[in-house]
Amino acid sequence: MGALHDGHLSLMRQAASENSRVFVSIYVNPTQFGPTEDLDSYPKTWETDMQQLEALDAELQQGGKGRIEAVFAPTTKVMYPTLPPDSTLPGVGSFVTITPLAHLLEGASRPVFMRGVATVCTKLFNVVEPERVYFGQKDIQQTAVIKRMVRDLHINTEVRVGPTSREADGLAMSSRNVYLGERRRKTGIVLWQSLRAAEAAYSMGRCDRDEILAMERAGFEVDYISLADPETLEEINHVDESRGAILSGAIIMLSLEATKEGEKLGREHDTNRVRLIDNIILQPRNQ
Ligand SMILES: Nc1ncnc2c1ncn2[C@@H]1O[C@H](COP(=O)(O)OP(=O)(O)OP(=O)(O)O)[C@@H](O)[C@H]1O
Ligand SMILES: CC(C)(CO)[C@@H](O)C(=O)[O-]
Ligand code: BAL
Repeated sequence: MGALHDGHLSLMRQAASENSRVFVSIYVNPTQFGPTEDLDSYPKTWETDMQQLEALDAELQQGGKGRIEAVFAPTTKVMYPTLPPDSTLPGVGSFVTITPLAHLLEGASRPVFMRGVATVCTKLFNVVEPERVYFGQKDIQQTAVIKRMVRDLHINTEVRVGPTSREADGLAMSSRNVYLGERRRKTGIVLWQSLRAAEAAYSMGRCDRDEILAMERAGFEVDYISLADPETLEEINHVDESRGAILSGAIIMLSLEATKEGEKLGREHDTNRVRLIDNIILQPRNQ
């Protein structure tokens, strides 16, 4: 979908090491974005994408087996030649649906996502007729859906899956990472750390879901974090040092998804949502 990063380039390198002619497709496919998703704001970096592809092709010329033969960047009218792309459910148009795979994992939160992916990949495969197609493990459900589609619909191509390219701290590269900004970028690493903790449990011989997923996992939602005037409790942007302020917050500890054997639970084995509140008084100070 463009906004190329090293993860995309690694797939192209893999393709060039296994084939002589590599076709790169760049197309932000509307039917895999739900009506409230980020289709309009999806990052578009065509110029730098082309510079990266030229640099990669020059690198491939030095020694690799294959070269970048072409970039296929169709318009939506080409990809959806009759009816306009519809990303609502049930949707009007010609779609490829691969169920039940499409309804699981990402599909549970993004109901049209996998239908759009299967549909646009069918179109791309029909246009290019590739001997092999390359997808990244990062989008693992996508790889499962496409493998199933290729098998069930007798599509004459081989699906190859490349490893996930990561940033130095482990965060999976993604075009959407540009949305994060510094603070969320730092905190986002918690997903990879949690997956690694679960993997460690498996490496230590654990096989039961509860043992693998239990970790020290406890979800919470922040209800509010407040900085307020000590008397009116109105939110303030600046602390008047002669008055001080009240710093307070509430979080909701979510229900536990799974419990461990012998784990100390709440009263009467309580695992329901718990609201926690706390505060600190920022005392007035002499000026
Ligand atoms: N970090 C990565 N490592 C390897 N392959 C990747 C990585 N990120 C994406 N890919 C693969 O590149 C292909 C194109 O993906 P896409 O254009 O959606 O990029 P993306 O970075 O995954 O974007 P998004 O932020 O929308 O998920 C897909 O097969 C995807 O799995
Ligand atoms: C598979 C895909 C090309 C379909 O638009 C897209 O979902 C992607 O790039 O991962
Ligand atoms: N990287 C998969 C495409 C999507 O999230 O829409």
